[in-house]
Amino acid sequence: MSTDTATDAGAADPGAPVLELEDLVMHFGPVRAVDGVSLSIAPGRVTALVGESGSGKSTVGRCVVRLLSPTSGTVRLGGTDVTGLGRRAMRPHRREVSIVFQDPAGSLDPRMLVGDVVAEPLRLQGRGGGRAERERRVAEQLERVGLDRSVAQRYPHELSGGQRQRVSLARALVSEPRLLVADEPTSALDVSVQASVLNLLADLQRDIGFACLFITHDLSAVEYLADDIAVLYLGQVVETGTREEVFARPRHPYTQALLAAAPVADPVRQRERTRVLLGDDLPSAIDPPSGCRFHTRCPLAVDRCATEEPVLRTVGGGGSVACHLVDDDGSGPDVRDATPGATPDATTDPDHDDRPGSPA
Ligand SMILES: Nc1ncnc2c1ncn2[C@@H]1O[C@H](COP(=O)(O)OP(=O)(O)OP(=O)(O)O)[C@@H](O)[C@H]1O
Repeated sequence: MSTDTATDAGAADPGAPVLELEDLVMHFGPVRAVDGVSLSIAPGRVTALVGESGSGKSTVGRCVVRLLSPTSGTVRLGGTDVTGLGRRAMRPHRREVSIVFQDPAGSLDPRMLVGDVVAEPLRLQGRGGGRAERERRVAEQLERVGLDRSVAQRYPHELSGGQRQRVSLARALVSEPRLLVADEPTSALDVSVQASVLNLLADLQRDIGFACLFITHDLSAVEYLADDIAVLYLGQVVETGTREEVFARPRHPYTQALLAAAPVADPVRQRERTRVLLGDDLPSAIDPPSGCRFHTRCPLAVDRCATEEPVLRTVGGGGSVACHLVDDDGSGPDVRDATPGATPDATTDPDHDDRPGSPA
């Protein structure tokens, strides 16, 4: 790891959280995609942002890297508020945070040689020295992500999906960011290569030590990679905690429902399982339900849930939860006990295993 990573990029305090979101709001016209998200990631930690499709995960990620300008709220990188910064003022902070997208085919410029794709962040940041130095760094990056350095002379379309995603990772990490936003980095890939790319991401994270906002709906990947978990429902965080806490003792009925589906690797079957517990699809983000946004699908909802919005509060045993049914000591009901047929039968389910999160 380079020693100059945090010092000359404008990061005020290396001990400060790498990322802090405070009451982040992102509305697209009437669509309330993100509606008051607060979370923080300490240096070197991996926080998984989980939730169904449409819950706002990608929108949060895009606000963090400033591809989107939030409607309101604050984005702080390394203690510095970057929310209102324009293009130029943002430049010194650019190298602190990178993003890898779901679809490497769409995110790599097809007209550029791979070597130029990987070197581009250095060039844009006015770094990387002369041509020879840049080429050296590119070769080093390519090898780091398990590619031959000769790949620098090829075009993205000449590579497989897995190789392209490795190139995306090389590009994202070439500027040695303190934070990587990984937005469903494996879900567009062939199932056969998903595990190897995920392993690579985990190895790089461990070796280099960057913090990561890991956006995913794949709970087995969360278990493998994440230190902490934030659960998003209709644009709001409903539960946070360490991976161990959340998998062993999910507090929010929505988290419990997600975890009931966890041992299933196939996302289609995972959705089916979730549906046993939750019924319909996510309600519209244009007109979210009153009170607790989850009450329309919650098997445990009581009258109060329809009228009074629960606040996200710290509960006993660590973590935080936004649910009226959870006591301050963290105890509360579990939808998995209340809904017969919600959990898979270990004897008939070939995907069943004994990982934490599997409702054995
Ligand atoms: N540019 C946009 N214009 C209008 N609505 C948008 C835009 N981007 C996202 N949305 C809406 O915002 C909500 C959140 O979308 P987002 O993509 O952030 O969710 P997600 O949890 O990442 O889902 P997925 O896993 O499907 O990407 C959705 O209702 C989506 O339709």
